[in-house]
Amino acid sequence: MSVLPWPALKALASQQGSLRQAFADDPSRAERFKASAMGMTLDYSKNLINTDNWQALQQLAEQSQIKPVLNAMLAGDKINNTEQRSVWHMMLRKADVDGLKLDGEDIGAAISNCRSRMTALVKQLHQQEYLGYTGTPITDVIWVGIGGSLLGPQMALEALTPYHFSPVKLHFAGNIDGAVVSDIVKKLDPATTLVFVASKSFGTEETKQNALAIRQWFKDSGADSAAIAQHFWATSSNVAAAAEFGIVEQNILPMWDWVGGRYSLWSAIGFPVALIIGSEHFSQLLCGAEAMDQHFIETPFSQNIPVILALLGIWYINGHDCQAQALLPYSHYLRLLPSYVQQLDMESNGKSVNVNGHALTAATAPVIWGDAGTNGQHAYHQLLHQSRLAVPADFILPLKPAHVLTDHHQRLAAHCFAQTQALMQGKTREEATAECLAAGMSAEEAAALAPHKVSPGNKPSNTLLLPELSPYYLGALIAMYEHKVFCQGVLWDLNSFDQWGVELGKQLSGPIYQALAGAPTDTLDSSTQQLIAAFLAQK
Ligand SMILES: O=P(O)(O)OC[C@H]1O[C@](O)(CO)[C@@H](O)[C@@H]1O
Repeated sequence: MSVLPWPALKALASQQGSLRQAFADDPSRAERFKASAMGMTLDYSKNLINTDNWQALQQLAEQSQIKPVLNAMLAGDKINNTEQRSVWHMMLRKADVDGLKLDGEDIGAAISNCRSRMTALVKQLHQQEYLGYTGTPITDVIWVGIGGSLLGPQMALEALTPYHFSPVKLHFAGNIDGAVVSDIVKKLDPATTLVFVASKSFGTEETKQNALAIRQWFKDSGADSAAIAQHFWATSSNVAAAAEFGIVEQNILPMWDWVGGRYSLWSAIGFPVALIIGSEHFSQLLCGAEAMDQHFIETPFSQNIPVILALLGIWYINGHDCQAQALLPYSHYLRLLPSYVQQLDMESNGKSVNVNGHALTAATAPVIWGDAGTNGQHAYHQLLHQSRLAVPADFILPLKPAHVLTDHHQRLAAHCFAQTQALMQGKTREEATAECLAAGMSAEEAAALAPHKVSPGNKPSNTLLLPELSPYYLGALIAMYEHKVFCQGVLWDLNSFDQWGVELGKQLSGPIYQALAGAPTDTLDSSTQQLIAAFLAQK
């Protein structure tokens, strides 16, 4: 049961003073509200907190179920209660999996075996020893998947661009928009293309449709079923469905029901990452995530980065009614991180009933959005600075650049820090007026312009500094957000590991698909009928 007294949290939030004043009054504020782990630093001093309310929030965490539920998760209890599943994605990044057992099954051996098979396949492809049906080496891999079966490798590969070295090229096919597959196959030759169908359920329409289209492309080029079997791989927990599709068993890498799609980057879903940056670097990604797991499991809550982030999120969502959360990586390579965390956070905690199915009275997951800095500064930061909305923001900066343009990096960092400073301190009417007068305006002109230049300040932000954007720190960063989401799910008393809400749209699309092929529409609402009629009219 949730221990959070929501009205008390709101009452506490309403007593908040000015952040600018808090910094002026306390020179040690930055030091007091700082946490570090593995060389990463979280400066959370520019948040709407003071000693008293932060202590109250800490107490909430201490009295919450975070520890017991974490222990239950680690013990393999079926904390995903609506699907009766354990939640063991953390085991996938353990360096030492020897003896790991779940429900009597040797999970350690299964994980090791999967890792060895991934490494062997990566090696074969790198050394151009994997030959296609005409005897020529594979040059391209198409990764077919969607949601958790695609976002992780796609984001990680963007993030780790400087580590790319594979001779094999990779192409992601996710969206059911036919443009995606059409554009990919246009550039490729089936004889040198390997296809990976990544679907935990092997029942996702988008993935099946794209895989079928690619299989047809093979057939059209003259490939027979033996040739197709040689070119198709899968990663799935539904081996029967993958086999029925025509994928031979030795080409199926396992997925387990104890890994949720959005937590699966650490499994064979990470294969594209291993392929493009190499198995060693993929291991480093796992290593960084495992180090963050240790930090999360062992560190007292007052210094525990995921717990701190979770509490701040709760503070804004439930105390201050802020439903949005910006994620602003000051790193071009991390530009897909907001989309990745969108699924992680919003699919996990976007719920309105608790673990027992009772209605929740408090708002839950934030609406996550964002993009790479500094691009956003020339787009939506105006709203962050001056609108009436308060949008807490996470600023993320890798300290060491992955390029030699050091002056660029210094300017990027300056903008990152300046944004957090501007959000925090704002600009007063007096400062704005003085600025106008200093620019040579008359008193009258200054009085007219000054109100437009005022920024209220008091807008909260976190700044997370990574030593560098390496596989290790990327792993740690992703695991950090996973654990933040976990803690918030526990604090809201909901199941972060199911996603029943996405089912309704899937169910309804079946009959509509039939209607778009001419089936009667009279049982549908008038808006949907009208949309279908418009579609049929252009056919
Ligand atoms: O790997 P699968 O089973 O194809 O599922 C893909 C995605 O679809 C969802 O079930 C719902 O959109 C996600 O949770 C999941 O990551």
